Amino acid sequence: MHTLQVSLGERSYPIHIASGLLDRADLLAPHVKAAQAVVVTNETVAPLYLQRLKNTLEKAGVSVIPVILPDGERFKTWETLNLIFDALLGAHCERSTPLIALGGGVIGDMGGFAAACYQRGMPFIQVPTTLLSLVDSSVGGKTAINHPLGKNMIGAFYQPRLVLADIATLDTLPERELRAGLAEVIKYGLIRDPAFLVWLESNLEKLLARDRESLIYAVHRSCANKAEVVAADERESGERALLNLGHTFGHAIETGMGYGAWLHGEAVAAGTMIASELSRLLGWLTADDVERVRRIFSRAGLPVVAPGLGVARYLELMRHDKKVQDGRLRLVLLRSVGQAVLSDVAREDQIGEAIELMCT
Ligand SMILES: NC(=O)c1ccc[n+]([C@@H]2O[C@H](COP(=O)([O-])OP(=O)(O)OC[C@H]3O[C@@H](n4cnc5c(N)ncnc54)[C@H](O)[C@@H]3O)[C@@H](O)[C@H]2O)c1
Ligand SMILES: O=C(O)C(=O)C[C@@H](O)[C@H](O)[C@H](O)COP(=O)(O)O
Ligand SMILES: [Zn+2]
Repeated sequence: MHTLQVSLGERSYPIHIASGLLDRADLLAPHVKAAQAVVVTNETVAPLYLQRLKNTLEKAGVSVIPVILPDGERFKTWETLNLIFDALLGAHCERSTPLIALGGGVIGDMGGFAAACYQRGMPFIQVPTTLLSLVDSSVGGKTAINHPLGKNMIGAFYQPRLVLADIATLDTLPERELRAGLAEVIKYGLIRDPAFLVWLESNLEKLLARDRESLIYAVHRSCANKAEVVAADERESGERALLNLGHTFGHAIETGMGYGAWLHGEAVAAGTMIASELSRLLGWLTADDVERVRRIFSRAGLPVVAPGLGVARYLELMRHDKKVQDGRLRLVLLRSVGQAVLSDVAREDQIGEAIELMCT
């Protein structure tokens, strides 16, 4: 087993990474100091992994209150959040009752937001089961729901007490979801870890074939990158914004196309292509660099062309981005492949040109 630490003073927490962790009562028990725990999951994940987690918790003397939500990005809403609150109140959960999110990023983001809000904060544990949630969303404490006008618009920073990353859950993950998770893995290489990008270029086929050791390495290195960034800038006043590469365009795609039409990772891949093209227009990347970015996403089976929403619509959606400051767009761009920057230097006509060049 590999263990990383997210260093945030008294709110520091471990990320355990290995196969078979769902059965490890010894790892869960120290963080579940209560007679009951809530497990928030969804209709797809529950039949696969809820019973196993329940058995493990029961072994540790903890009884489980399951909350099973409808599955999908389109349910990352106020209405679904309220279903969690209804269940917590219905079961007389206390402030000290731990809430465990078992599932992908949608469950983690909503479970975490519910944990942050219920009685102003209950202990929260992440048990991610998609590649995307293993490498990104379970770490760092961003929790949120969507609004019809923008992604993750209502939320809170709320750190988990533990991340239990059981790689074996990837055995049942659909192919398209595995590929979507790779978008965030590739992101770490592009923004701050060029050696990891080179490793990914050599090992992508092994990851797609779900080679266990390669997956563990990719999850570990991704989480190590994220943990370092989050420890340095928990609330995104600087460096953390770099984790948003491709997201200003990507979130516009997700909102503009209707939540769920494009997977988050797919939208991030296409959004990163626009950001790369814009970086080229600014003279920072060469055409060969952009081709290198295109090639890795394309080999991962991710979209490298964005949907043609029209430049005006992209810009309208992008104005809701959380990095907007004094009404000005700030975008994560690439100074070079492996080094991202947050910048407001791009003019609107250049942004529009990059969108047009990268859209269908
Ligand atoms: N908080 C953060 O830092 C952060 C980071 C990245 C993404 N996100 C958010 O995460 C969400 C995307 O997460 P995601 O890609 O995990 O999508 P998801 O949560 O929708 O899960 C993808 C699909 O896989 C299913 N699934 C989950 N685990 C499975 C398993 N082991 N076997 C079979 N099926 C399984 C789910 O039911 C769902 O249908 C987006 O809402 C995005 O905004 C948040
Ligand atoms: O953890 C972060 O910080 C990220 O930006 C990670 C992103 O991959 C993730 O999609 C995040 O939810 C986006 O955050 P937002 O603040 O743009 O909603
Ligand atoms: Zn993301």
